[in-house]
Amino acid sequence: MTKSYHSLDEIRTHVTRIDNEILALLAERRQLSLEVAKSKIKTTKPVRDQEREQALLLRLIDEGKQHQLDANYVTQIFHTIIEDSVLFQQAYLQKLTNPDSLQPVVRVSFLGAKGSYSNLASRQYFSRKQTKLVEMSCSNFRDVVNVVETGQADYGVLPIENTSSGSINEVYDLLQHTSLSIVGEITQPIEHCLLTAVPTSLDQIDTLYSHPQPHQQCSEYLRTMGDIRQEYTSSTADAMLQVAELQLPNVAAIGNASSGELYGLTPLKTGIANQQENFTRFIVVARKAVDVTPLIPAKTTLIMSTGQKPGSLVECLLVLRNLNINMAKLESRPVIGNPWEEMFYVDVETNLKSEAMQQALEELTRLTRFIKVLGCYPSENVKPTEVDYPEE
Ligand SMILES: C=C(O[C@@H]1C=C(C(=O)O)C=C[C@H]1O)C(=O)O
Repeated sequence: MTKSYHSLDEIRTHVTRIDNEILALLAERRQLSLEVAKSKIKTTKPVRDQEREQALLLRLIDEGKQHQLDANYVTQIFHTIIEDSVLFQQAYLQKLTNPDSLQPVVRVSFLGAKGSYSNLASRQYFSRKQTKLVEMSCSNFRDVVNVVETGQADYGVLPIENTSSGSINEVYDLLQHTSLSIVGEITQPIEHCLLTAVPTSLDQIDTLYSHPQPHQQCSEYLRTMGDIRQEYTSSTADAMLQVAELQLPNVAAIGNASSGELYGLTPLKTGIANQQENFTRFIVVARKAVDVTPLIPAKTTLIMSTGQKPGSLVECLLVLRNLNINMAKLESRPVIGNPWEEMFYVDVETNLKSEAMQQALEELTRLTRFIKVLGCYPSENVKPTEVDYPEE
């Protein structure tokens, strides 16, 4: 039933009250999911229960209909709520499993200044970990790793692959030689825009500041802009900073709209990436490896070199298949100094401590010339549970 109101202010007061109630209820629901996590420890049930999610979503879609809320709207909202609940439980369980891994204040290193994609990913990753961040900007990936190795930072956040431009080779090469372990991952949507410092129009832009990665991810749109001078920068944040300093109508930067705001830039054109769905996966590295509780999905990353015997990689992959270990990614990189030799990076969706993985490692050690576990970490990709709801 709708009430009648007298003024816009009065209506907004009620909207504010409702919004506050929604937030309070979300916080209460989140707290309950902690209780759920505690009960799952006792019963050793996995955190994720997609059957329960299916039932819950179907019931809510039905309930939503009684209030004239359409099924898509209800599903979208609850996918977000469930994702938060799963990640919140995971973070809680990981804290119990690794009691001294997260201090109240952590120092995190990443590429680029304030507002870089790596900076946004760091904030997102630590947002559920209830810890305060001290941010350390670095001007290259080597330094991001170095400052963690030397103890100046506790964690480093590095992009490892992007859905349009593929693997980030420099980061893979750094992983070959570091003593650090991968302790986490986070996938971030990347929304590239053309950003400018002063009001202007597309036909006036003749110079573009950008890091090479986003440039590559927007190649199709940039081709339509014709002859443009490209200035490469060491990070996206640096591109935005330079354009902000220039204050010229003919220069633009490629960057994220919300980061652009930090530099006083506004989007001239949004959604310029080759792929509509543009995501970057970041890894989080630290000096000490972590354990992953068996109640949550884990990933393990290995590097190995197999020598040049024909079929030796296939033999290694068969070990994984025979043990029912799902491979999420396989990447190869040349070994510096040994021409034609390859180092393979393998991500598997299995906990390092599991029996299958321990057996796989035993067999792989026999088959390879070199093998190293780069880390085992929680998989933070909560794929939404799909529901088939009856059409009207
Ligand atoms: C809260 C739970 O854990 C997870 C989160 C759910 C939720 O937020 O509703 C539902 C099922 C689980 O995937 C639960 O099992 O009830």
